Amino acid sequence: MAHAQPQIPVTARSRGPLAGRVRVPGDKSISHRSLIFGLLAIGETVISGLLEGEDVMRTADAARALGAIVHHDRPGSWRVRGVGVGGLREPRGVLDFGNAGTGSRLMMGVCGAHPITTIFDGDASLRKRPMRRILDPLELMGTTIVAQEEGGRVPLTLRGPKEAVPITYRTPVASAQIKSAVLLAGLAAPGETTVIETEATRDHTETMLRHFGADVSVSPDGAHGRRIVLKGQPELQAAPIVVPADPSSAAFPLVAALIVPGSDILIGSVMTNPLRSGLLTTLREMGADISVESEANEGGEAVATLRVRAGALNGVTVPPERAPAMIDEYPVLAVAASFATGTTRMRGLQELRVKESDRLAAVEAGLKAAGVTCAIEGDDLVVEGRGGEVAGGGLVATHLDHRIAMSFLVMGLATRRPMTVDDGAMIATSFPSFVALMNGLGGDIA
Ligand SMILES: O=C(O)C1=C[C@@H](OP(=O)(O)O)[C@@H](O)[C@H](O)C1
Ligand SMILES: C=C(OP(=O)(O)O)C(=O)O
Repeated sequence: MAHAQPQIPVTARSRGPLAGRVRVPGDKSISHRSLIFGLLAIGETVISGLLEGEDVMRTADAARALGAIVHHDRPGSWRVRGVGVGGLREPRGVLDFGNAGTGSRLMMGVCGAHPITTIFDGDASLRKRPMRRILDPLELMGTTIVAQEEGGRVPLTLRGPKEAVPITYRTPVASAQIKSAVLLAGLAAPGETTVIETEATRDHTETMLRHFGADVSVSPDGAHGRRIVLKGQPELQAAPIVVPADPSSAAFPLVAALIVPGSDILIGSVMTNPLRSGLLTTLREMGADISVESEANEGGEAVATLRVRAGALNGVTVPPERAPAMIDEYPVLAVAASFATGTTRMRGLQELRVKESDRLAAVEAGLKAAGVTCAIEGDDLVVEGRGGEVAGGGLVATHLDHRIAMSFLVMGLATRRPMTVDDGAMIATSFPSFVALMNGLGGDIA
């Protein structure tokens, strides 16, 4: 729930090239889903490599409140004894999701389709984020919205129907969270639940539904879209999960190594699912020196160890249809673009306005504080690259947004003057070891 926490300013300074080998923590999207599927399965789901960030810990708390037995054995190693689809217990208190959009929205799908009453809340950032996009399909499936803040915000209370109604739903915006909420609700409904998306978004829910024994079919729909059909009321069976390293976290050391002159680093076993790899595609188009050292498969996902070396970057235009494959990486791409030669235009970024902060506005303000010329034109972000020489020296407002904090700290490792972010506390939501990992490579963040 919304508490006013003291702010923790953090400063990054340049201190020479980055070197060494790192592995970033487990993927946040898969970590949330591991706990949710563990809750919905019969038997014990053993998870290794779980991201122990605050967002994911809120999902673990919610799974417990809904009846799962959740054990933490060793760092990254967790066990979840589930209740099965249909077996959720009504929680006694409020489900507090803190800063987490994914955890709250996916759990709304789960809870809204079960005959229980649940109250969802979160921090000051989550309280601003739109939940109508989840409530609309849930209402079609029979959920009653008992209470909500104006505009469909948390805190809100859901009452699930005796039996959810299967629907065919076309998502109004490209969002894996909407798709996943509808599919998770569809587990409790008889018959087929269908989601149609115009742009393919990350497919972890579909992959994990199959891994736990559900019947899911996926077919192309239009030029970039997909149609996903789920057979409802399966008996999900516990299944082991290995969580691969998070490409959205890997983005920070990756961009840092590109912009700090002389850097040469290795980032181990990063998930390379094509629906998450838009940043790699874009950076390579900019001329980035990123090579694949080795490839493997972890928990059913392709992973690769990346070697990243500093070098000149050129401005590019990023097409709007690439946005779902790199939606969380635009803030740090904007940092890379600041060091490039020429203009980078990132098109179709309207969804960035409804993340943990208005990321379009936060990035624009941060870049300007660092002496970079940039503009928001409609839904596009346009950055005038400074060809390697960025002044820095600014104070950046992070607005409870981990990715804004980490992006501008990465920038400060390469600017002439240090960069300070007003609050580093939110970094722990997705990447608790960020400062230690970056300093281990030779960074100076404190
Ligand atoms: O499904 C997921 O795990 C996520 C989907 C994306 O959100 P949207 O579905 O709102 O685009 C992304 O920004 C978020 O960090 C994680
Ligand atoms: C948008 C993000 O997360 P969420 O929607 O889960 O808060 C993110 O991690 O960048």
